Amino acid sequence: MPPKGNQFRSNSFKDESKPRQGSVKGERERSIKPRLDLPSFDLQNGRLIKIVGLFFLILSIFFFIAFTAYLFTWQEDQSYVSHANGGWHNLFKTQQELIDNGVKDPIVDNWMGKLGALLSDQFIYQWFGVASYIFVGIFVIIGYRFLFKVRLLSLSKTLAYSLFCIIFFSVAIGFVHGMISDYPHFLEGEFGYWSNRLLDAQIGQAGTGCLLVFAGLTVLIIAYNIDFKLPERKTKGGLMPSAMSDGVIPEPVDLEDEIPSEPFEWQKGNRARFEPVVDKPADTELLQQNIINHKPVVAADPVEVESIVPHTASHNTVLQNNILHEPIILTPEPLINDREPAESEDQEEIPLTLEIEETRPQAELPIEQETPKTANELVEKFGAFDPKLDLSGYKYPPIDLLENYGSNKISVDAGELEANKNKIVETLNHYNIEIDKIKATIGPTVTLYEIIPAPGVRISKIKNLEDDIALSLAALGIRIIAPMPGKGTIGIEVPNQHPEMVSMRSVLNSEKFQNTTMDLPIALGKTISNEVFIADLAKMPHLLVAGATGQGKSVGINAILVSLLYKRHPAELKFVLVDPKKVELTLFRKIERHFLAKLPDEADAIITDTKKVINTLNSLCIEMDQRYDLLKDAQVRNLKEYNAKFVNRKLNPNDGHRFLPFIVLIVDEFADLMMTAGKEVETPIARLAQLARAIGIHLVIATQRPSVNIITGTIKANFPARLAFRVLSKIDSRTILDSGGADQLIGRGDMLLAMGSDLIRLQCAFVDTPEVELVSDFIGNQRGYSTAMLLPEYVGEGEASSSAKEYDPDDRDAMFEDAARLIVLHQQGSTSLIQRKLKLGYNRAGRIIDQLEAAGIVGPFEGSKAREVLYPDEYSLERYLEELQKPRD
Ligand SMILES: Nc1ncnc2c1ncn2[C@@H]1O[C@H](COP(=O)(O)OP(=O)(O)OP(=O)(O)O)[C@@H](O)[C@H]1O
Repeated sequence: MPPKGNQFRSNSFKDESKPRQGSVKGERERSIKPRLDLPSFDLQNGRLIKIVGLFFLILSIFFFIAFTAYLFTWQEDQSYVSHANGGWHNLFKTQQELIDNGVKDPIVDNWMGKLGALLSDQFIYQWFGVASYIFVGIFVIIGYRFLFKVRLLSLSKTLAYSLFCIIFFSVAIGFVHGMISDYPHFLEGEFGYWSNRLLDAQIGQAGTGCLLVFAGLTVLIIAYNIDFKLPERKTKGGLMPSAMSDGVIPEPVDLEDEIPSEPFEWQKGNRARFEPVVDKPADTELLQQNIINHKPVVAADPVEVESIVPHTASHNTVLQNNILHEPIILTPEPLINDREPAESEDQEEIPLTLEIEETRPQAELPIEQETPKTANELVEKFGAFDPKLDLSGYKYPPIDLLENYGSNKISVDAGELEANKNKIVETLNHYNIEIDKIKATIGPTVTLYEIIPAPGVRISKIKNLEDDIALSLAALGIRIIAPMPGKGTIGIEVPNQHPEMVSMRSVLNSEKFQNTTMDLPIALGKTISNEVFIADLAKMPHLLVAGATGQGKSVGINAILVSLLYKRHPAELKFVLVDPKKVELTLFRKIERHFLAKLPDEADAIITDTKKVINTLNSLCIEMDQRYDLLKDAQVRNLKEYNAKFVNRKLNPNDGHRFLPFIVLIVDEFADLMMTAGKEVETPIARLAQLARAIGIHLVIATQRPSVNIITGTIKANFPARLAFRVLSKIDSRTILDSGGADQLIGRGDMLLAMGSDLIRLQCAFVDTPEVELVSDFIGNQRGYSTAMLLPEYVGEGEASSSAKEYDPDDRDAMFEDAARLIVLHQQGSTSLIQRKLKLGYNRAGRIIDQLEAAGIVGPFEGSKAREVLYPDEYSLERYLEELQKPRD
């Protein structure tokens, strides 16, 4: 984490991280008077760096011209630059002096004069030959970086590779040139020439050639990990590059710097005036000037911070580290595609068995030993199971698909800040409320003023002044938090006159998001102190989103979806999208074959029809029950443990075990569903919300109308995490958050997140529709699965009764009797039981259970519960089966 700090604060107020120095009072008084400074040579504030940058750029131009001129004029300049005639000593000698010293024809034709001629001779002839041009490139990169603060290439890598290239090319050119000439030449320089001479004497010419090839290829391997696969040997499906196990995006990206804004304070000074708490005279002066000039003060400018605040040395190191985020290189690992285990085993075993049976039957023992039995042996033999192998070439969307809105800096007018502070203090004074200290933290949309009231002031008194303060500040959306939980202060949130947009790009590109280890990280936006806020949906474990129309709800849902798409592989995550409004989530249709789940036989993966929503929700309940069965079977408690066991090949896919991806159900307009389907929707949602957390099904439910008949007690009780955008009334705010506040938000993505007892104000990250479209296009255009993930089939009540056909002995499945015995033995009428124990597909097991129902062995379908078994023991069942077999009259 970069140390907190921002320019506004460091320019103006106290830096808490440092001890106060000297007499603050004296400095403060001095700072009150605006000073007319004469221009001074101030090399701080990044000026020196800019000058150094400019110097390097000019130097690169100088070198380039001098080097190029040298290629044409080296012969003419020879007598001037030659060592024998003085070399560098000639730089400050006049032509006459040189002639007097016996130098013949001491003219200089180089376009960059004497210095150009001497430098070129030094670099090109005496040192590295034409490879010296690489120095020009190095100077450009350094200069560009310092001057424009744009990183063309990583500095340390550039230097390392450049030095290698200079030496390598000088020696390599010398090697080639040495074959036709026996004198040093400016092509390779004296370094290249003499190195070859030396190597030639030690390892011979062929040895030098081998050494050069080795050095060149070694660097190529280090830099690009080039592969030396023979073209005709194709890798099998199983031998794919291993995907990242922790879900880290394997794209090298430049991380954005996240600079949280820090509070700055005013303290009660002389004559009861509130003065900024400062510790440096320069800070105070700057503040005063800013205030007088009403200059906008930039709160989070990484560049300015660099040069002003001494402690930012470490800060910049952190940023630099971020920037130098190394690309992660995927190396091929011999992982076997789990879809083809039989094939790979066959390939190894069949020829061996044949050989043994015919010639050495007694050799069976070693063969048996070779057959992997335990999970460890399987893992040793095939490697851990990798669910991502099916789409091993899948590329995570790059960050460039997203736009950068705004400047990512917070600019608040110092005048606005001071005026707001004064108005707050005045209003409180007006009601005889004394305060000791006031502190401001600037966020993207609001500034939080924290006040410490004088001892004895009743908090409720301040709380009641909400409207009065709003009136005095003439602003909407003032929120008073009294007291601030865990802080011992009272917070007053005042909207900024110029709110800053938080772009999704800046949030996803932050170090926090890139390095997160959360299972389902959702980047919601930035907090009031300008810190990136990321929550783990897997821990929430469900999220209720509410907000009046047009306040940023859809953008919020898109932000959730996009953050998950940037962090998870299609094998690890599936979405079930419910969009009764029919237009909000259509953009995600393109990722159907990668990230969506749907009912079998359903044409569209995005569900817009209420009836289908009910079926899907019940189907998710069935999936939940099946997952619980699998977990029980595997003797684990949650999805993570289950998947870990499966990946380590401790669970047999033939017993119905499979890798379980997270499923996130997103309902964009819940009110609409509740209006049309009521209990039919509420019951499965409540069931899922109660039980689904352990098996990786998470719900995000959004509504425009946060009224009590939509967000019922049952729903509310099961959604501990709630996100409120601006709502229209306090009652709505209470319904969603159990407290007021959402009615005082300012809209446009301003939101409150309630998690347990915490209430956090956030500015939602903004992601526009074209960006979402680009992201889904990028994913959709890649190779996907053959279809969306299929959820278990669900037959609705009406459909079930209509399908309660007559029992037809001729149409009976071959496994009918086995299934009947199994069900009676377990006294559990469940399709998944038949599926697992008899190793049947879901559809066939479903058909059998329908036949068992028709034959009167199990009862009718009961939603997500198992059917009733109508025969109490095997004896009665056998008798009944015999009856059934008797030919009918
Ligand atoms: N995080 C944000 N930052 C800046 N502006 C935003 C943000 N979120 C929303 N807005 C602005 O508010 C407008 C409405 O947002 P959005 O469509 O998400 O509202 P909504 O609550 O979903 O409305 P509806 O319920 O009618 O669909 C957007 O077009 C955008 O201009």
